Amino acid sequence: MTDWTDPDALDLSDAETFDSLLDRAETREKGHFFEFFAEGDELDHDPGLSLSQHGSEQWMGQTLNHDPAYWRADTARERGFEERPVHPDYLLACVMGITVEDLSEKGGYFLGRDDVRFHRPATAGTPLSVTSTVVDTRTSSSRPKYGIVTWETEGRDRETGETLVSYQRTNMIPRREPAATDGSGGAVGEQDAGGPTLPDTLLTPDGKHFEDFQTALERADEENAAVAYRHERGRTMDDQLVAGLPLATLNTARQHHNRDEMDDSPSGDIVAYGDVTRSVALAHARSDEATYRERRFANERFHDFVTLGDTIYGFTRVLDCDSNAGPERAGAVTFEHVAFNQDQTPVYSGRRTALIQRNT
Ligand SMILES: CC(C)(COP(=O)(O)OP(=O)(O)OC[C@H]1O[C@@H](n2cnc3c(N)ncnc32)[C@H](O)[C@@H]1OP(=O)(O)O)[C@@H](O)C(=O)NCCC(=O)NCCSC(=O)C[C@H](O)C(=O)O
Repeated sequence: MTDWTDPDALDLSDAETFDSLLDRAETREKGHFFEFFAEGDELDHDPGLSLSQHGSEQWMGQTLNHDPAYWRADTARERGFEERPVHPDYLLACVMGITVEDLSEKGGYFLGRDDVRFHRPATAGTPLSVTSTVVDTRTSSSRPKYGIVTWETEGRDRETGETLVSYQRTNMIPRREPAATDGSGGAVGEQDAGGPTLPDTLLTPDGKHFEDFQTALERADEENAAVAYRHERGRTMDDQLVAGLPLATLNTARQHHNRDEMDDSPSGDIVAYGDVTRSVALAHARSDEATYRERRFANERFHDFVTLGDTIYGFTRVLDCDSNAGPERAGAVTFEHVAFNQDQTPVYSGRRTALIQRNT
């Protein structure tokens, strides 16, 4: 007879006894269901992440972001940074990674993000302090097991209190109790409304500089064409990208590292972190431009799942050039970037405004 008061007595060789033990044990939960969130709630996220050079380089190397200003101190200085900064995609992923335990660890999916603003460059060694406010919660009319929550998040330098990056993000979050719906599927979200049909003629800029984008847009205007092109590189999603990079930013979302739990989810498998998919597609685009600074992102949407073995490619449309924004040596270009997989299925899209270096 097992003496259950003896701390050494757990009999793991008997599967039935252990099964029954697990059946009776309560699970100490992590993360929150949809019902936890109420509009106006403020959350302070506690994980103790500091930005690191190693983390930034690992992120950049794996996602093919090779802009030398984030790798070399002399190029960083030439480009007007006081010190070599960490890469903005890494900064954004770290700020969001810290929020996951409180906001989205329970599962569900990252649907989109708006109004991403980079307030100032951040350097390695900066400890982060991150807070979020719930700005909206609603029931999903098409998926009764989920609700849809939007948070506003701000990432700051913990020592100086200065804001580094801010954004609004929206996730599908599992409900503790499924909602009662009429099962009609509900209205299709705004992001699904069909976009413009592009003209037959698509132009590619001749080079990587601001003037190249500006000239291409002027030509497109005269010829009833659009400036839109593909990027050649692709990147296949491996373990390092799918599970390694999110975990390195303390992103505990089960979607990226718990195959067992994800087996019974809409994706049926672990999926790539949205910020990794996005960063790979942006790296493809940046490799075809002379980026000076990242400014902001809007209307970011994750359209479909990216799983292990999928390959991410990039497509870019140039929307606008503003010669007067930014310093003398750069102009602002607004792009629409699309990440798509090997079957040409779009998985991410977003509008990005970046300063692009001039030719002279
Ligand atoms: C998740 C999907 C399978 C859902 O697809 P589908 O069922 O076809 O529905 P919709 O895409 O129309 O969306 C469902 C409801 O959500 C609303 N929605 C969608 N996007 C937004 C948005 N940006 N803002 C607000 N609301 C949005 C729609 O209006 C629908 O509402 P309702 O009609 O009332 O139900 C599919 O979208 C999909 O596969 N997306 C990809 C998801 C993904 O892979 N994301 C990245 C990986 S997960 C991740 O990164 C987690 C991260 O670590 C984290 O913690 O957040």
